[in-house]
Amino acid sequence: MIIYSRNRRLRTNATIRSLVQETVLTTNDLVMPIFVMEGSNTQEPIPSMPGIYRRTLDLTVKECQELYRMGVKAVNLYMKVSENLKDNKGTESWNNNGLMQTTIKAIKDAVPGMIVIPDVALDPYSIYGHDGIITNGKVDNDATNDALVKMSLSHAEAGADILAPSDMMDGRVAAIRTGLEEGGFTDVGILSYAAKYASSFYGPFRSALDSAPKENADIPKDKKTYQMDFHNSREAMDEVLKDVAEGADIIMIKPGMPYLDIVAKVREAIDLPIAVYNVSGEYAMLKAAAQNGWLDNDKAIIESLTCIKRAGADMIFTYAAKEAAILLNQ
Ligand SMILES: NCC(=O)CCC(=O)O
Ligand SMILES: [Mg+2]
Repeated sequence: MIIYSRNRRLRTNATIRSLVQETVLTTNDLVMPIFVMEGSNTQEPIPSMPGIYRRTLDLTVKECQELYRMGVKAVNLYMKVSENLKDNKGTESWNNNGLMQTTIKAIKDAVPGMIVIPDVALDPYSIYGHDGIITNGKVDNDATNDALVKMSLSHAEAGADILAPSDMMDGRVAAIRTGLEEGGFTDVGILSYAAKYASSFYGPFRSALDSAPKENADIPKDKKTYQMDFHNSREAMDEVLKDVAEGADIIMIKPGMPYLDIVAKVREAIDLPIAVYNVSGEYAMLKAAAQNGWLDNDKAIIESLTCIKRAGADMIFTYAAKEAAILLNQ
C-alpha cells in the first residue's frame, strides 16, 4: 500500500523529533510562588503541598538566591499575616514596615536581578478572608480599590518590579495604574489577574495562608460575587479586554490546566504577554498521584508545564518551578 503522507516519518528518532518540536519549556518561563511568615530560621511544610514551605524572611532570601542560580528569576510573594494584624480594611497591607514590604526590600537587596512580584489582594490581611472590604455584608468594590491602590504604592515604594492584583474587583487596574503614574512609579508593571475563576482548586493555597473566607452568616461564604463562574468563557474575554484597556502589562488566567481553552482563546485575541497560574490544587493532585506511584512525577511536571505553554502562556506561575528547573538544567 502507498501512503504518501506519513506523520510517523518525523517521529523516527529523538533528534528528528527535536527538530520539529513546536514548544520548548525553559526556566525563563517559570515564576515561583513563595510563602513568607514572621520569625527567623524556621520553615514549616504545607501538608497539602508536598515540597512547599512557609519560610521566615532569612530562609526566604536564601531560597531566592538558590532559585536565581538555577535560572528561576521571578518570584510571586504571599504573606502569612498574624491574626492580630488583620482587620476589615486590610490596613496592615499598606504598612511600609510590614512583612511584605520588608520581604520585597530584602530580596531586591540580596538578589537585585530577581523580578519580585507581590500579590496585591486583601484576603491574607482580612478578618473575613475576603479579597475586599465588607460593607453592609457585601464585598465593597470601590472601597476595596482605594485600599488596593495604597497597598500597590507601598509595594512599589519597597522596590517591587511588577504588581499582581489578584482580587477581581472591577476597575482596579485603572485605579492602580493611575496611582503608580501619579506616584512617579512609571516603570512598575501590572500583571492583572484578569480571568480568575472561583475554583475549588485553590484549597491547598488557602490552608497555607489560612486565608479562606471565614464562616460567618453576615458575610458572603465564598468568592463568587467577584471571581468568575467556571461555566463561562466569553466573559473571560470581556474581563481580559477591559484590563488591557485599563493599562495592564501582563494578563493572568487562573487556574491553569482545567482552563487551557480560555488560555488558547485569549492568546488568539491579544498580543500582551499571558501568564497562567498552575494553582495549588493542580500541584496537589500531581503530587498525590506521584506519591502513590500512580504518575511519574518528573515527566508529569514537564508535560503539564509544556502543555500550558503550548496553549499560549508566556510565563507560568507554578509551585513546581524549582523542581522543573532542576529537571530542565539536567
Ligand atoms: N492569588 C493567589 C492564589 O489565589 C493562589 C491560588 C492557588 O495557588 O491555589
Ligand atoms: Mg476585571
